[in-house]
Amino acid sequence: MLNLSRIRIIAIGKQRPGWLHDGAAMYCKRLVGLEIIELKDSTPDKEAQAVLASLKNNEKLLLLSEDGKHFSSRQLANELNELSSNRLAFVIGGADGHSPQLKAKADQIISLSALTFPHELARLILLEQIYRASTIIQGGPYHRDAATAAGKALGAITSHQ
Ligand SMILES: C[S@@+](CC[C@H](N)C(=O)[O-])C[C@H]1O[C@@H](n2cnc3c(N)ncnc32)[C@H](O)[C@@H]1O
Repeated sequence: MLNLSRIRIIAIGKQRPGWLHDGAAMYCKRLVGLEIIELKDSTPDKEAQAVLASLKNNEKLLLLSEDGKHFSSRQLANELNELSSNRLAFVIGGADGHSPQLKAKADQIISLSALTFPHELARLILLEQIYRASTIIQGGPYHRDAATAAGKALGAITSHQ
């Protein structure tokens, strides 16, 4: 079980009003206890200092970066479940990404895709994936594996033959 009150998102830059903000707010309502803090955008080195200064004791540093490790949603749920005895801080970078020094200090670098997203979209996708992970860990019906959906579609086709 994910303890959401031990999970934070540290975001460089603000989320402006608009549909990304509304989408993020919807997932935040489902993720009661999860905290988001926003740090001022500047240079990657200064942003790194601000991130490190805002980390709590024994908080795992999970950086979001397109060049990080790729996970399926189930793999990410397993990873978060394994880390769930720790405090977790997901960090979303600014326009120029994370400094190499911050990357060297990370406990994990997580890629949401090889594509580059604006930071506000990365935040929304991350929130959705944390929500998805929490439902996978709880065994809820929200997540459906591609193989399961394909199997159902195949079953529907073969039952009509
Ligand atoms: C506009 S992107 C920065 C792109 C920049 N080229 C870089 O070196 O990271 C802003 C932030 O959004 C997040 N982000 C964007 N695309 C991502 C992806 N595919 N996977 C994980 N995080 C992503 C990262 O935290 C990134 O630092």
